[in-house]
Amino acid sequence: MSYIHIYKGFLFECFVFLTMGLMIFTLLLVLILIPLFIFFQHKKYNDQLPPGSLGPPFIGQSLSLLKALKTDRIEKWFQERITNHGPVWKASLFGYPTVVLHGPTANKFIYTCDGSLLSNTQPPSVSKILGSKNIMELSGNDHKRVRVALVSFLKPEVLKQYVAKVDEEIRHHLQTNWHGKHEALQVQPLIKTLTFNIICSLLFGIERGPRREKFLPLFKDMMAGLLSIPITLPFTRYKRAITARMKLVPMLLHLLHEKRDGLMEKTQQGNPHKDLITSMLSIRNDDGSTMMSEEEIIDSIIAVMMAGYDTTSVLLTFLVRLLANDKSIYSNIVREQQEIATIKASNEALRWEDLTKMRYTWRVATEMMRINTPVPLSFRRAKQDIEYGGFIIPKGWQVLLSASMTHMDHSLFPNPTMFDPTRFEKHAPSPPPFSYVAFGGGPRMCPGIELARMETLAMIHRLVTTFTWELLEKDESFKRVPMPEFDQGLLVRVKPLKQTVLSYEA
Ligand code: HEM
Repeated sequence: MSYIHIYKGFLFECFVFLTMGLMIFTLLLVLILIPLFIFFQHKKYNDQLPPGSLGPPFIGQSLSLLKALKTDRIEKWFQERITNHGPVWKASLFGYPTVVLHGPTANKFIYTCDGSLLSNTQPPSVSKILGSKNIMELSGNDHKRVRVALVSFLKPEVLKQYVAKVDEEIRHHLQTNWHGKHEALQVQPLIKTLTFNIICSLLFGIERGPRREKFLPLFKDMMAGLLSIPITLPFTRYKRAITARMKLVPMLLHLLHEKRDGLMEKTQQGNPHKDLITSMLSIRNDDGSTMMSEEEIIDSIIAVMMAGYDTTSVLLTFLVRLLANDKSIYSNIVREQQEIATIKASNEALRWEDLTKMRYTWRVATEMMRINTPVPLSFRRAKQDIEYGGFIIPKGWQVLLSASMTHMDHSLFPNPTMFDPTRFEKHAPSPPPFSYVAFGGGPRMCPGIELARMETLAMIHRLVTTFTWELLEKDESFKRVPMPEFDQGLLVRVKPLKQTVLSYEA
């Protein structure tokens, strides 16, 4: 062994020693500083902080909340703390001291609060994947501007013209992936692919073919990264998500430039509502300049894909399970859908007017989202000290509401664990505003409701008029990670009712 090698070995050991020393020093500093910080905060706010404990430094109650999410016991987790502390309490979650609020009044406060009091800032790890200019990250006038552009495409008057297109995607999907399959089907991954395809076709104008195939694995990697521990080491899920974003952005930019060129060529006769990207490119300021920058468009369409992909597929997967388990709801839905099917030709596409007749089916979906809320938690950040309910929420703290906890409050929804779609009948007594918050509320309320409704109703229509199905595992369980994932993807066996219904004009 040469002196050079010994010298290198010595340098390496010094490096390891110094690095470890630095890590231990940082850990000690954190362990000392955090309790000191908490002590001074309590002193500063003269014990006006809400009751509850921040728990061990850094970790706080994050692990126990994650465990409750995983085992689908989130309402119990919140209920225990509400019983101990009341509707306003503090905890430490995901690295931040947090004030948790419960009830419709609190929901209204959080959802409608002025952006100068509460911001929607996401953790830096999330905005690195979604992009810093995505709609969920923006506030004030920037948020309003991007939201106007988004809603101008997602409003019913525009979506109406796309019902047949969504229906065609669904029929193609069922024909290719469900029809004539004798083996067990995994419903959840199939429906995820379907919702991805619908969003690609409708919002990005990317039709079936190799281009769409290239997008899917990149989006999947990004989605998985959003829900992972943000460590940027090779082979971590988070690193894969960042790499996927780096590959996806140039592809989306290319798509955006194609659409911009297409728009310039056909300025006069082009349809500005052809797809979301074209719609965003078409919105102009008074001086003729585009209202949104390229970066805002790219980041927003990535965020829209993420927001619309898992949520609708979770709802549809739970509906497939419900219809296999509850014969009475199943036959009511079949009756409603058959009435619509019988007055249409066998290969005729669904229209907006057909969807408006599916009232019972939508009440079932609404009740499903009350019991299995796709977005169970909403976080905000205090931009200044806020007084709420006799307590102080200090600047910089997180504020959390749980929609699923509100949905399980028996004072708002009597007998809350019972699945009862009649709660949403026209003449049923309605709970106070901000009690049903599956789609949020206020200026950040989900702009995708109409699209989610359209996808859900059209898919249920095609499913119950084409197949019957049975669950292969009656009690297949699921984990929330944080979106619900069935252990085996919800295994079913399907039988076609008749052959002709899925045919469509290609
Ligand atoms: C069953 C389906 C869906 C559910 C339950 C759902 C639920 C929600 C909720 C609760 C929020 C508000 C979160 C908060 O305030 O913290 C939200 C926001 C959002 N959703 Fe949905 N969503 C669904 C489908 C969709 C679809 C299909 C799209 C896309 C077209 C979409 C796009 C968005 C966007 C862009 C936001 C952010 C809005 C903003 O910050 O202004 N969602 N969604």
